[in-house]
This record gives sequence, structure tokens and C-alpha cells, in this order.
Amino acid sequence: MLSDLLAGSLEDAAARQSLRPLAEVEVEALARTPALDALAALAPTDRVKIIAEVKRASPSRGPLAEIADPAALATQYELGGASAISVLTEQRRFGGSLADLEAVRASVSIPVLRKDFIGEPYQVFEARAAGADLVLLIVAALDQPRLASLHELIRELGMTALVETHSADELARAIDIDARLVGVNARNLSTFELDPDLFGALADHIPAGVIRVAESAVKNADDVAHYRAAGADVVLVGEALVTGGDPRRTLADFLAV
Ligand SMILES: O=P(O)(O)OC[C@@H](O)[C@@H](O)c1c[nH]c2ccccc12
Repeated sequence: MLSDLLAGSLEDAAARQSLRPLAEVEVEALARTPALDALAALAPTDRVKIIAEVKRASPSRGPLAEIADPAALATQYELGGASAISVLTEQRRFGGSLADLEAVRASVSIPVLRKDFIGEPYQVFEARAAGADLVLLIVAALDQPRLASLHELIRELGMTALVETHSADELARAIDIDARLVGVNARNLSTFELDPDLFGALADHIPAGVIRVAESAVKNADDVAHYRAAGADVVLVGEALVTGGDPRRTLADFLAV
């Protein structure tokens, strides 16, 4: 399943690249105002921080929400106290786009994450050209040399990688490339099963100085408290925010734990 998702994103990126060659996107990426400092925005404090996700659909859950105006939703997230915004840009299964990311970038002043299946430098340049400050790298989808080179490219462009893991082995690979922002995704991207205790099982293996992000499986404030108690600095929430009525209220509730 993960390889299908990666293959789809790469195919779509290749199609875009045939319309807009790498050199053009590179120039645009470099001409962008510098990326925001996501490591500073997500640095640990005595309160949990939240990355709030703009998510229309998912392969496991199908359509989640009609999001007519992603910029307006992101503004609600920012006003509600989110520390960063995640925007799904994968088109086929998640219904996202780079246009969503650009719209969000134009409407908020906190860091914005490109959430997609990244396997090629072209996608990283595209992310920067669209205004992303953060780019997701899924360890399970990349061999180590590619993980290392994409991580380095993200850094060279002034952005921050959120390096996503699902196991102790993947965590070791993230640490090996000196990732500063590491996520543990409760959702297994091959089976789509959720394990809300995976973060707690792996958190102790994340070295001091690395920002710890718990991803997925938050339905309510208790789930945020569960991740916080297990050592999460940051929690990434999608579904509960797009399906839960007033996102500002939901965020206030989650940030109060
Ligand atoms: O909707 P949830 O369960 O709150 O999950 C959000 C986020 O963690 C999830 O969208 C996600 C985490 N890693 C990913 C990788 C690709 C696509 C999606 C994801």
C-alpha cells in the first residue's frame, strides 16, 4: 500500500515536471522568502503543541470533510493556537493539492508542512516553491541513501524535515541522519491499523534534543493527554479537527491538557 501511494505521488510529480521543468521550479524555490524556523516554532515547552492538519480524505477512512476553503480552515487553526499547519498534498487518495498548500501559506504566519509521499528532489523544490517550511519524509518509503539525500536537500533549502517512523529500526535510521524533528505515526501505512501505544513504546529511544511528534489516532483530549504523558512535545491531528465541528474549540480543548 505504501509503495502504491509513493508510486502515485511520484507519477503525479513526473507529470507536473513535464509541464514545468526542474530548473524553473528550482529558481522559484530559491527566490521564495526564507522558510520559517519550524524547529523554533515546535520547540518543547511546558505545554503540548499541536500541528493541525488540512485533510479532506484518507485511503482508510474515505471522504472526511468538504473543505471548500483550506485557507479559512488554516486561519481557524492558527487562531485556535496551532503551532504549525500540515497540508496533505497527495491528490489521488487524500484529495489534496499543492494549490491547497499555497492557499494555506498565504493565509497564516506559522510554519506549513507539505504532507505527501516524497521520493524525489523535484517534490522538495516544489514544496519550497509553494511556500512550505516543513516536508514530511516517511522512513519506510525510502532507502537510507535516499532518505539521507532528501533530508540534506530539505536542510539546504532552509526547511525542516519531519521524519516519520513506525518502529525502533526506522527510528534508528532517523537518528542516523541526525533528524531534529521525529514523528511516530500510530497508523501503519501498509495495514492502516492504528496503535495508539506505539509512540509511548518508542519515545524513550528518541535522543534528548530531538523534538518528538506523536502522529495520528487522536480523537479527543484524553488521547492528547495520553501522548503528552508518554513524552510527546507535539501532537499531529487531522481527522478530529476536520470532523469535530468548531476547530477552534476542539484545539482549545486539546491544548488544555
Ligand atoms: O487523521 P489523524 O488520525 O489525526 O492523523 C493525522 C496524520 O497523522 C495522518 O494524516 C498521517 C500521518 N502520517 C501520514 C503520512 C501520509 C499521509 C497521512 C499521514
